[in-house]
Amino acid sequence: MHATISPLSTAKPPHSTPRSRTDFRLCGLRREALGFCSPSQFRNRGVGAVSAKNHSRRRTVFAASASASAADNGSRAPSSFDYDLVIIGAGVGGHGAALHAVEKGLKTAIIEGDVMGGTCVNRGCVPSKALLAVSGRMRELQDEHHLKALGLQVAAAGYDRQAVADHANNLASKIRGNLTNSLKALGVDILTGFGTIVGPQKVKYGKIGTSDNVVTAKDIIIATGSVPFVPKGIEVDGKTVITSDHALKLEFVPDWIAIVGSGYIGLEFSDVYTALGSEVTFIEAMDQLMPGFDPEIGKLAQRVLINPRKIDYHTGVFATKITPAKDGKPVTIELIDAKTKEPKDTLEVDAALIATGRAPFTKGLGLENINVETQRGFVPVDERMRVIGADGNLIPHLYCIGDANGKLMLAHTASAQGISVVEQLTGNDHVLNHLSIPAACFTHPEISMVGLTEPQAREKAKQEGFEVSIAKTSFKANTKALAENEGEGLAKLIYRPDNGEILGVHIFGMHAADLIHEASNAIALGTRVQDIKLAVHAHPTLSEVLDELYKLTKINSHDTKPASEPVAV
Ligand SMILES: Cc1cc2nc3c(=O)[nH]c(=O)nc-3n(C[C@H](O)[C@H](O)[C@H](O)COP(=O)(O)OP(=O)(O)OC[C@H]3O[C@@H](n4cnc5c(N)ncnc54)[C@H](O)[C@@H]3O)c2cc1C
Ligand SMILES: NC(=O)c1ccc[n+]([C@@H]2O[C@H](COP(=O)([O-])OP(=O)(O)OC[C@H]3O[C@@H](n4cnc5c(N)ncnc54)[C@H](O)[C@@H]3O)[C@@H](O)[C@H]2O)c1
Repeated sequence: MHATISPLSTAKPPHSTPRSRTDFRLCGLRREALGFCSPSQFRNRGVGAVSAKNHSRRRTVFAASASASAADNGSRAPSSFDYDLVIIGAGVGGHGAALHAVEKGLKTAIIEGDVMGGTCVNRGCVPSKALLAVSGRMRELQDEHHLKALGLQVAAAGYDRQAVADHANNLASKIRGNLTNSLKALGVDILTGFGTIVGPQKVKYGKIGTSDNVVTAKDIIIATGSVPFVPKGIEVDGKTVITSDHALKLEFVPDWIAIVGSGYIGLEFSDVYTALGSEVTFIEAMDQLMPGFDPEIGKLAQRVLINPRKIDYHTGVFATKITPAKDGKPVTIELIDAKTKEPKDTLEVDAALIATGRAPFTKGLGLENINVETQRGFVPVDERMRVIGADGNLIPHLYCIGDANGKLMLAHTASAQGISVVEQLTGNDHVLNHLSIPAACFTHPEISMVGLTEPQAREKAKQEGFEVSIAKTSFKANTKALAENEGEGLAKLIYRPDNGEILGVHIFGMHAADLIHEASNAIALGTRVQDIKLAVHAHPTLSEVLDELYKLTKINSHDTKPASEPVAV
């Protein structure tokens, strides 16, 4: 699942300049004292409201010598700056970086070209989890066997589609408001418009093609995120052939929907649609469903999340052509064999959801102005998120975080990368250990993971010459899970028997998304199984699943190595 892994490194960044925090704190205080950043001022102007006029006024206070202008061709680096940090993109990555930056005393602005909050808040994590909250409850209410086992009787469950859609939309609005207010309250300047890098440490922002607002910054973070990736030949009309952007609005619940791709989005939406009454057909290019997950967990997940539900599937096929429904004709999907490329089948369905990954949103960013070539649209970065130029050298003062760098497309990764960059900017060399970042798929039950899958661990072991051991436990051995009548689950720990290093943990079962953090923190802190197996877990709790896992591990008796030093997280 973790596609690209950054190696740990401890070398100093060439251009990280330790700063005096006091200077910046003073700067922040002065800004507030002058009344430029009061949240109410922003509120009056709405989201993103720093006008060019107001902005230039501030520039005279803080950076009298800043000389960037639209007339400047942008090639010269400025000698003083409007901001310590300018972030392009106010998604969760940009937001996390901005909050940490002001906390560290950096004068910070964030540029947003669309709605605040980006994908996660408006078209991703937040509304999808609202829909999944509904599907979880629908499943419980519809599961007669489960209810009977608990001694419950409930009349037939139903739902109001519009009310469900409103729940998702209202939650997104609420979180968007919270996110925006948190930036304003802390004094982050929100600059509205599309941001383009016009030269070293210079960004232009405003309406595309017409903007003439230029700001200078000592450091710039690109946090422009991603959009749905739609393969060639697929025509999205937003009604019957849709991406997650459309599906989250829940404008209709089709009787039969094909879902192209069985990754996170495909799986989560299959959970939602089947709970609301749709039949689902998966179309997956790889030979098995859920190819990104640990195979053993994927197999069990298929037994629980796919086989008993109204879901069928075609694996090892590409959807090469999808035509929306029109004039009473259904959506048609042409499938070819993924290996031989021979035509395989044609499906006719009511709707199709395209869930084939995400493409970076880096067009128009002006990367060519600073000698950066993207790789399939992704901004190349090193392990410190420093942008790598076309000549292989680092571009000074330029960073890229989140989906736009493609390292690990998750909300908390974007935010953690942003925090890591700010740490570097404020004098603390910091490298994020991507192998310690957990991921979760919020199906019912949930799937979660951290670190390597078993095949990845075995491959690494072969290359580096160590043994791999596995510990496994079932949720059926857990009292709390049985009390909830939710014994269907498996937890798996992959570790080194020579030194106790945790290589990966995978959980399928009730609340797996919450349970994974004990393991991810252990990896982040370099805790070995021999240390953590002595930790105490409350009884009866689901966390005893992990306790059981740790206790099942066996460290080679000849091993005398001490537990390692904690690593940077
Ligand atoms: C359906 C769905 C469900 C998901 N669920 C989860 C989940 O449960 N957990 C999880 O961890 N992740 C989830 N994700 C992934 C998560 O949403 C992304 O990893 C995360 O949003 C990436 O954050 P980001 O800040 O890098 O980019 P984004 O959130 O995409 O934000 C980028 C922002 O930059 C703005 N922008 C772009 N270019 C410019 C420019 N030139 N100038 C100005 N502004 C610009 C955009 O308008 C946008 O607001 C989900 C994604 C989807 C699609
Ligand atoms: N709970 C979460 O954390 C969560 C939820 C949703 C999305 N996300 C993030 O959003 C990103 C996008 O999710 P996603 O599910 O779209 O991507 P994904 O990469 O997880 O899965 C895409 C799937 O589509 C298949 N595929 C690709 N092209 C195909 C084709 N032409 N025909 C058939 N199958 C094809 C791939 O083999 C893969 O299994 C992910 O990187 C994920 O990190 C996270």
